[in-house]
Amino acid sequence: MKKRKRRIPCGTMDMYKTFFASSDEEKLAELCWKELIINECLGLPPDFVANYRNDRSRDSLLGLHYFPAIEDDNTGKTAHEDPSCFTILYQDEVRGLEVHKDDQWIPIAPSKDKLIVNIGDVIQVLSNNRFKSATHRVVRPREANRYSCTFFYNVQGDKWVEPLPQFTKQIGESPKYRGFLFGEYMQLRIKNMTHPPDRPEDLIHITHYSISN
Ligand SMILES: O=C(O)CCC(=O)C(=O)O
Ligand SMILES: [Fe+2]
Repeated sequence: MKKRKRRIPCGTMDMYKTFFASSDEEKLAELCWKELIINECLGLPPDFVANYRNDRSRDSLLGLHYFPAIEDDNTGKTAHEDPSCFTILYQDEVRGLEVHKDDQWIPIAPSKDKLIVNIGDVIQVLSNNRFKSATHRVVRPREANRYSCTFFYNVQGDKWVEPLPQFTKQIGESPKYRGFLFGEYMQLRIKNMTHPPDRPEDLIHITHYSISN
């Protein structure tokens, strides 16, 4: 059996530094959340996130990924949606990130000075499906080591997540999800990885909380 190269070369650190050098990670997330997502997309008051995440500001998760070049396998990450509010992502020049849209996988070109922001499941639920959690995957090009950083902007585990009145009652729409604790959903998603079900269709997605009208 071929031995897998697992050692992370020193160069990786440069990429992680690039990711963090630009700004304080929490400021970066706040900027996206307040200015970009709330003001421009969701159309909610500018202080919404401060109120929604009232008591804590650092419920985030950082992923540092290394996809080693393996001859017989170029799978990076299979298709999925992030359980977060949103995810800020940086991939190196090797590329590989793809987003699913209109029945097609669209490659996302890497750029040294650009970060990618993916909507996550929490926003999909809060907005009652107005904003779709990005379905994405990683297909690593053959013979290339790939590195990426992901910053998952979450809410605290005991936060109750359900469609907001702005996207339901106030516009005469019925909720498409029942409410749940964010921590409970995270546990189910982690269990997907630690105890994968025999059948892929039994993996837990946000649809676990869907209300069929
Ligand atoms: O490596 C990437 O570009 C994406 C990783 C990812 O989708 C994830 O960690 O959820
Ligand atoms: Fe992801």
